[in-house]
Amino acid sequence: MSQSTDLDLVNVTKKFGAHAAVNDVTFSVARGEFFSILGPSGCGKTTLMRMIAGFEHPTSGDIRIRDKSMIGVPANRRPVNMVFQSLALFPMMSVGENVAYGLTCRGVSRAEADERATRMLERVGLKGFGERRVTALSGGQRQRVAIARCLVLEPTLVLLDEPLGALDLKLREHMKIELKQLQGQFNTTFAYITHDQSEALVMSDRIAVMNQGRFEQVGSPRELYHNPATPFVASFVGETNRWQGEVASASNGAVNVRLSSGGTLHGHGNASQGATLSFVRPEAVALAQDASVLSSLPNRYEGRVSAVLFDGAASSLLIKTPGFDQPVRAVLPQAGPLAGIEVGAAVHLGWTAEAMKVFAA
Ligand SMILES: Nc1ncnc2c1ncn2[C@@H]1O[C@H](COP(=O)(O)OP(=O)(O)OP(=O)(O)O)[C@@H](O)[C@H]1O
Repeated sequence: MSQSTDLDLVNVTKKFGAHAAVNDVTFSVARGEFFSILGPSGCGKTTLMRMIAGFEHPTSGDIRIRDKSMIGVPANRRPVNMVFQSLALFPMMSVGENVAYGLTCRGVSRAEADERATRMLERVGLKGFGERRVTALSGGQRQRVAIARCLVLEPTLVLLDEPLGALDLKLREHMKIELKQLQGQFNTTFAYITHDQSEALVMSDRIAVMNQGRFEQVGSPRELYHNPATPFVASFVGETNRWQGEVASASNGAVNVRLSSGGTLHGHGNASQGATLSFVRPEAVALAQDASVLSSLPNRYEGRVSAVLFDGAASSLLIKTPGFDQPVRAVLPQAGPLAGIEVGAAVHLGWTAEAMKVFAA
């Protein structure tokens, strides 16, 4: 626990009966950091967040904010504010009243609360919206009101529980960028929970990947994406190919894998014997019309395109490849002769050993 952390959880466990919803979780969030907790439904994210906010109490462990234990401190005495998916704005109040409400509850005079609310609305790009009803705002504007209402109280820590979950896809994409920019501008510490890996990757300084009550890995988006520590992280963060197989031979981290469907693969990882899971990102799969282009790659195959999944810059190909029970997914080239490749076309494919992570299954 250093002076520059805003939040420290130390061996926090929460049991409901015999079930540990949160199981021995330890982490620190630095001042000004955007920290996300990413995991599938039911992994314990909300329970963790509710304990930080003070709505739920740990069975064991400590929660510290700016080095002060929060055990026994009621929710309304914690320097924490929460933004919920539902936003929980007051529909009968104007935008300005919504933002000023928390301040007047704390005994700030009406005039000062109004002035601070007005300034805060300007900072979140809602200048002149103070008199409007919240029901007369777009989804994105409501989102910003919820953030303004939270930030006006100058909390040490802002907790966000899937705040973009109710927005449509286009607006969610936009709000990701906007939230990240707001957080940077206010330099407030954000702890954000989501099951959406793209949200976490785009916005976070660091991400904790949570599974069945535990943290599997904590790292920057790049670390998690390029160096996943577990098969769960490799599968959950980003698109990936995944094949089951067995170690054929291994030495010094280099692993040769035999797939149950016959193919042989060369990768890197901690597996030394027995069953394996192998992962390769679609963008690491090199494609060529001519096999000689790929001759330097240890993993080289020939396959046939079984599907073109067109999605602009995120387009991909599924390539049915002898020896693999699942088609190989590769990024559709954006230019060159393969950009127009169609279903049924033959193609050569390959990847480096470094691009393939092999885990013991
Ligand atoms: N009050 C409770 N009593 C009993 N079990 C609970 C309670 N709250 C949560 N759980 C259980 O604890 C586990 C974690 O739940 P939690 O809501 O924290 O997950 P989550 O990751 O936030 O999921 P979601 O994304 O679906 O909200 C689940 O198995 C859930 O059923």
